Amino acid sequence: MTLAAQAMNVTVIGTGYVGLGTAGLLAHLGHQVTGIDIAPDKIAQLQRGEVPIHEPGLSDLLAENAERLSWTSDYSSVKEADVIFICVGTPPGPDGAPDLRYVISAASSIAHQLGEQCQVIVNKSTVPIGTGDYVERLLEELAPNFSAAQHLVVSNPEFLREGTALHDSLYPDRIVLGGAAKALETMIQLYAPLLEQNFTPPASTPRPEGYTRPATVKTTLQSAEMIKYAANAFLALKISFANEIAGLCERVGADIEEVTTGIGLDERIGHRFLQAGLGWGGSCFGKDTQGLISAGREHNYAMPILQAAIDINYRQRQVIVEKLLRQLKTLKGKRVSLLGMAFKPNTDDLRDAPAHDLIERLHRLGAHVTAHDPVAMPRAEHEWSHLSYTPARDLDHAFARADAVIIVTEWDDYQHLDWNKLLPTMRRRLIIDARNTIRQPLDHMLQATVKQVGRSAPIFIQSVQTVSIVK
Ligand SMILES: NC(=O)C1=CN([C@@H]2O[C@H](COP(=O)(O)OP(=O)(O)OC[C@H]3O[C@@H](n4cnc5c(N)ncnc54)[C@H](O)[C@@H]3O)[C@@H](O)[C@H]2O)C=CC1
Ligand SMILES: O=C(O)[C@H]1O[C@H](OP(=O)(O)OP(=O)(O)OC[C@H]2O[C@@H](n3ccc(=O)[nH]c3=O)[C@H](O)[C@@H]2O)[C@H](O)[C@@H](O)[C@@H]1O
Repeated sequence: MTLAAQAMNVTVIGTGYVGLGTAGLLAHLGHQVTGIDIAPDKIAQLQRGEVPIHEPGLSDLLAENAERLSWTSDYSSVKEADVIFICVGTPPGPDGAPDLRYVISAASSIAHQLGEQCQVIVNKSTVPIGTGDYVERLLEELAPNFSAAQHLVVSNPEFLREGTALHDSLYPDRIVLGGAAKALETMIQLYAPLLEQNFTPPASTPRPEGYTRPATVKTTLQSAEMIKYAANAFLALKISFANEIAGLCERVGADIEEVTTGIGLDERIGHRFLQAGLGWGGSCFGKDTQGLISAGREHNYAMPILQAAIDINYRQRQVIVEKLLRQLKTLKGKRVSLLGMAFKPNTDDLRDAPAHDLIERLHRLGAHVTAHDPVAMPRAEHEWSHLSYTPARDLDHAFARADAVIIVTEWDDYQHLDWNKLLPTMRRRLIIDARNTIRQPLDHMLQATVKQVGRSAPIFIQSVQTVSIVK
């Protein structure tokens, strides 16, 4: 539904998670959006009305706003654009510093197409502090039409989470804008319906009860760029903190779930991002903590807290292997099944997914690994073809004759497993709940050993209505 007082022409460069989220959001707010990608297969899919990623609600949002969306590999729409978003990837380079090649190539392509009117170039990719200035210099050097008064660079970092991208885009906590005042005015106009929340919510993603509107943070390019890194680093720290405490809980007989509930009730701490388990995966927390450390290194400034958060995170993956070894003694010839391959539920993104690491480690120890995921298996077939594992045809296949099943990703599907049916098909009834996700007691009639992170005693489910803690 068109509500923007002034519909603008927007070009979005990069049609990954952030580019598609941005394009869908802006079209929904009433703007005319052209999405550009250098990957011809993605553009062909989008032109056919298919969405190349699994993100709940996205396909409907793009379809509902199709009249305001077009997809191309041709940069010429930049000429007419009021606002140009850079949403390309910034993967980590070999030393942990973000590889800016895609940002540089996008900025160079923009430069050759800049118009003569006032245009705002927005960096939505997560980029090292100073990249906004760098992009401006690139435009100045390469754009025949460049004018410092007309072509203004803004940093507008993205805070969406995969799996809940629409919710996060439509109902954000804050919009962060860094740059010159004139450019920020344009951004405020662009986002006006979002800031005032006077758009009609899409059917898939209703406005949450009690939500009013986002805060706006207007700042400099550098501070906006830093806010993004610092936010991700802090969330990553919180998770690693919970995991570090979980390890001690196991040793002293405390229960991490009760401990995080207890500390989270303090409003200064809060409950979110204290879920202990396998630790974080995905394309951003690892990359962005490393990115900050490498920025510190450039300034000869150590960042030991971040390094510790990273070390703890990767230790968690080994913790799970050790739990398994403790129970099975050796993994040689043992059949271990992983439930969940995506780095988190509701996405098919496999980047830095803990399952990848686990498959490698378990295979190295001689286990036969089988893996299941409700949506990411077709993608894994291409992206993980180098790994030694058997894709599970279904859950029956994953459980049959398994010596252990590890819950790696807390998909809802795994909350409601038919334990009655599945457990008896296993060779050993060992479930490692690496996400502490099983909330309901397992079937009372069956015996299963369930190991959860941060809970020292296996829960032994023995008889009707009795959950007894052994050891
Ligand atoms: N994935 C996420 O949840 C979030 C990502 N971010 C940041 O946003 C940026 C983008 O991330 P994703 O969307 O995950 O990346 P992605 O890797 O899914 O998508 C990037 C897209 O850019 C395209 N591309 C690369 N160079 C191009 C060029 N010169 N011209 C046109 N298209 C080009 C690629 O073909 C690809 O489709 C990264 O900096 C990331 O750190 C920020 C918040 C959330
Ligand atoms: O910059 C980014 O790319 C994004 O990174 C994260 O979003 P995302 O990686 O999509 O997903 P999260 O929900 O943050 O989960 C990241 C990882 O942490 C794990 N996690 C999360 C929360 C928790 O309490 N414990 C925990 O182990 C998840 O399982 C997952 O593997 C941030 O939450 C977003 O705000 C940010 O925009």
